[in-house]
Amino acid sequence: MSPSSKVAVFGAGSWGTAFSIVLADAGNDVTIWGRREEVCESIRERHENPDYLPDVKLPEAITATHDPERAVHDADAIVFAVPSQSFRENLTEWAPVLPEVPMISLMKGVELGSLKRMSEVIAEVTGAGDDRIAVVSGPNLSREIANREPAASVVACADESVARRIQDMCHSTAFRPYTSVDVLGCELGGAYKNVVGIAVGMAVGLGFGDNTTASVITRGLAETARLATALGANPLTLMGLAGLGDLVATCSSPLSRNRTFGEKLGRGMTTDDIYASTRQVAEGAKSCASLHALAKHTGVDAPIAEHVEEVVAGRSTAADMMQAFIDRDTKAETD
Ligand SMILES: NC(=O)C1=CN([C@@H]2O[C@H](COP(=O)(O)OP(=O)(O)OC[C@H]3O[C@@H](n4cnc5c(N)ncnc54)[C@H](OP(=O)(O)O)[C@@H]3O)[C@@H](O)[C@H]2O)C=CC1
Ligand SMILES: O=C(CO)COP(=O)(O)O
Repeated sequence: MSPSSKVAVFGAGSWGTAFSIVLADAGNDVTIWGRREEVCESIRERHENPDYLPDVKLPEAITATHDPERAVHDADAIVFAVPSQSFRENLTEWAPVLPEVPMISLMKGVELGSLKRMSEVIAEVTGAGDDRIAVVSGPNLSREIANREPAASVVACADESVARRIQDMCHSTAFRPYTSVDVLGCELGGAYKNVVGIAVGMAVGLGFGDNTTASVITRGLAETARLATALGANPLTLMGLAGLGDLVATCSSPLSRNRTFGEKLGRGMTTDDIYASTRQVAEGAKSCASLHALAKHTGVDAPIAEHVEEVVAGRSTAADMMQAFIDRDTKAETD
């Protein structure tokens, strides 16, 4: 893809819109598909998306439509940025009009029930080969990206030449993408950091300081790497931008919806109250259960995913979770 491609972005939320800015800054024409016509009209007519990125002026090269067929007209690549748990249903609707071009997932979740990663859902629903399915994942909080603050990320595709073409497509003055062929490692890094972000948020909500959060972050990385490598990921991916990088951004930033979700749990709010307080997705609140199930299925110990699931489900409290982490049987750090 030359840096003047036409790209369809499905999802007019925070990340779909911010990544569209990256694509436009890199010289592409972007058409966003949004599920609400009023959001599309605002993007198209006023170049703004006040529900998700207030005070950000969108480039002229971005337009929007509610019609999936118009969104993909002449598209050289398709990007998906909607919540993971409803993605299969969305994609099933869109599939009949999608052209045979590379499809890029920006989503960071694992499907409940099937325990599939989003690239696997794309493969199942569209029948596309792995040379047409890519992911972009890294420390990319949407508000900072929309402000053009410098950041790096990873474009992963089993076919390295396709990853390189997508890399060219999204390399802007503020956004630096690296390539990888480790789709699984990037996706699990992205999904798991949300769960660890919730655990860290709970520690913050309980009033604990940096020793506690650093301990949870580090054990979170160990847990992520344990599962991902058992499933075939390159361990170095977890040390990179889509692993450690994204984990640090999410767990340190008050902008993170997952960390905020955990903070509210730590302060004693219930999951239902938290859902009622925001329209934005905190993927870890669902993926804690799917990642815990995936770990169990793989025979991997996953205490953070397990305890976060318990607290989110209301069967335990944030304080009980922190105590349970300390009380676990002692062991060697690298076990
Ligand atoms: N925000 C970020 O910083 C980053 C997010 N991501 C990942 O990107 C994905 C999308 O997140 P993000 O954009 O932040 O989410 P937001 O909550 O900001 O936006 C979600 C978007 O999806 C739409 N949507 C919600 N439910 C459905 C549905 N059932 N069917 C179709 N569309 C729906 C929303 O539409 P409506 O407005 O009508 O509700 C909205 O346009 C997630 O997997 C997230 O983990 C990855 C990197 C960074
Ligand atoms: O994935 C993200 C940053 O890379 C966004 O994190 P949150 O979904 O927790 O806001």
